[in-house]
Amino acid sequence: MTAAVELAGVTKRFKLRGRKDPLTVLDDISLTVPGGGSIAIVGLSGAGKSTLLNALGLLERPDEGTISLFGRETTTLPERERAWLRGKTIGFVFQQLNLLSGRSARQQVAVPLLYEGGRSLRRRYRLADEALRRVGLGERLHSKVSELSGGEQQRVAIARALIRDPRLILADEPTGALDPVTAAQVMDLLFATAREDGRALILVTHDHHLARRADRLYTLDAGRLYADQVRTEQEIIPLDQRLYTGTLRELGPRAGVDRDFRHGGGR
Ligand SMILES: Nc1ncnc2c1ncn2[C@@H]1O[C@H](COP(=O)(O)OP(=O)(O)OP(=O)(O)O)[C@@H](O)[C@H]1O
Repeated sequence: MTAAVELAGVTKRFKLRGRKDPLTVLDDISLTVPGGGSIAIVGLSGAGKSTLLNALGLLERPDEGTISLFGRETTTLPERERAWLRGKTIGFVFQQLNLLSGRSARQQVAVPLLYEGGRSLRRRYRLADEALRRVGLGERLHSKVSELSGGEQQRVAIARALIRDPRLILADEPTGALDPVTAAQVMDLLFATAREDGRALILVTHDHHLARRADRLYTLDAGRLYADQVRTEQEIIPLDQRLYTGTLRELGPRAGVDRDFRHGGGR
């Protein structure tokens, strides 16, 4: 079966002012996410998480390597085709919500449908209303963004990301502004959506409890992606003994990374 997402040898460098050598932000990253799957990526600030999401979202081209989405290699496509594929395939839930404060929730959520054409305004609003109900905002269809709380605005952004039925959802701290109960409901929705029809969810978060809900966990550290090996170990070694095994001691702790998420170097 074709993978939803397949990265091979993805490398991204940035030129820094006043520095001769470029900074390697993504370093030879390979990754496969099967259809219906979800992965979470954790990592310290500056590890390259946003850069990786931007590459996956076809917002930036890598310097080396390939990125295939649902069997289609994207790095060599002309910009116009990348933009078309992005709009058709990817739903973004990013930290910056980019909502227009003068518009109502319904108008915001309907915006991505404008670029598709072919639907009447009534039908667009009907879909927007449905998406808003799914994130628990059925009572606030006509509220302006400026009248909504931070968490409600975040849910508007999620409804907008889902309205075109994206096959790939890229989420960066999607529940950062939500209380635990609403956060759990929103994540239920995102994970359930990912499981439908071979879609996929890639989640970047600092919240390790949330990260644990994904099928697989990766840590990005200085541009390199490490598969979570603790999970595999958990199956073999009881929790209370894990810290005493030679393998894990060899791996060593990583500053700032939750103990349960220590990982090995296998990529
Ligand atoms: N356009 C750019 N030009 C130069 N350097 C950049 C550029 N974009 C990102 N970087 C650098 O790349 C590194 C990784 O940045 P990135 O935003 O991907 O990290 P991150 O893991 O998302 O961090 P955070 O959790 O703080 O958002 C940082 O050192 C950053 O300064």
